[in-house]
Amino acid sequence: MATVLRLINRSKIGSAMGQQYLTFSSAAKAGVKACQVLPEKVKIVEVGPRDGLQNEKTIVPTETKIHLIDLLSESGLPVIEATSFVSPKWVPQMADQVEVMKGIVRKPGVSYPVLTPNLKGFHAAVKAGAAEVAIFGAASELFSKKNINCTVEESLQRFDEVMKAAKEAGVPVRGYVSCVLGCPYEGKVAPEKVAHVAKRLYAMGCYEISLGDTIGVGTPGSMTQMLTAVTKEVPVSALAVHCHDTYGQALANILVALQMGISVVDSSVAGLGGCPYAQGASGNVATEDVVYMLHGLGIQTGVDLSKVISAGAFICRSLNRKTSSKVAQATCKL
Ligand SMILES: CC(C)(COP(=O)([O-])OP(=O)([O-])OC[C@H]1O[C@@H](n2cnc3c(N)ncnc32)[C@H](O)[C@@H]1OP(=O)([O-])[O-])[C@@H](O)C(=O)NCCC(=O)NCCSC(=O)C[C@@](C)(O)CC(=O)[O-]
Repeated sequence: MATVLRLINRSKIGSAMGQQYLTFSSAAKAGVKACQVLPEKVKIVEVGPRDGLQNEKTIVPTETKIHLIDLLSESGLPVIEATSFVSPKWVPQMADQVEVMKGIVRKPGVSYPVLTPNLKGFHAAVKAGAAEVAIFGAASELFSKKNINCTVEESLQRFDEVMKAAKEAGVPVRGYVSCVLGCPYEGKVAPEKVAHVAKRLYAMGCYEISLGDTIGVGTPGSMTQMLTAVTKEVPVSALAVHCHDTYGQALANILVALQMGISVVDSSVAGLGGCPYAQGASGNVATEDVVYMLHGLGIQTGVDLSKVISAGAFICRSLNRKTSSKVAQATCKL
């Protein structure tokens, strides 16, 4: 614990030594353009229990998933994506979604959204007590086929049905766009295609659109191009980034997104994860690493880094796995 605190304090030295990280309000006073500033606060959407675990070959015991979520709930994370209501034939690891939703201790103020690809999933999720759901589309036709067995257009029609049911039930819906910086089957993906799908999801009523670099091939250059296209169609305040770290570019890509005004970042404890329908994709950017970077920039998250590191240590022990978080690795060595 002491080591963690030392690390955090060391990260604050940047500002103490006179390095200035501008936040939006201080920049506005100084008349600096938005692209040169950083948000004051960032909302972290923890996707470890869902995106992180869905790709595990061995079925993780339900109690382990529940304990992980409960530990994360205690860390100050505002959103923890808990599970997904998808077909167990497609993703066997998520087959215990009802037990997970019933077993977790819901901390007031924390949101526990779940993935719902269609109306069947939506109704099952609501019955299990989900108060928020996410629909997930793609900017690539082939990925859409492999992942949810329909074209992009067909998926948008299905999502429209989910949206209507969600509106009636008063359930907020988040939207994902996968393959925003590259597809495992099609290669390059045009920023305009990403902007089109994001715009459709937003127009349907999604309160937030998470832009997924599913296979982690993006760079700050391609992230800038993609976000330039998407922010012409969707307000930046409604966008999130979801970066996998396959090529080690995730933190750099997130920094670029922050500089472009995005203030919602998805991440996964211990860097767990991958998509079962995107071979070779490594885990999401580690929550520990994102929190460390954000705090080092003077950006508030409300997250207790040491508690996320503990949750990461728990799940890594359970999976008999080394953490992918650089921050957790460094902390353990010190
Ligand atoms: C969408 C389907 C269901 C279509 O799959 P399908 O086979 O076309 O569906 P279907 O309607 O023909 O139904 C086939 C069977 O599935 C059942 N079924 C149908 N729907 C459901 C449901 N909701 N829950 C439970 N069961 C369901 C249905 O009842 C039927 O059962 P059977 O009669 O054969 O016994 C399937 O393709 C699927 O479940 N795909 C999910 C794949 C997935 O979860 N991928 C990972 C998440 S996406 C991701 O990780 C990316 C992201 C979000 O993190 C962002 C990023 O990184 O880019």
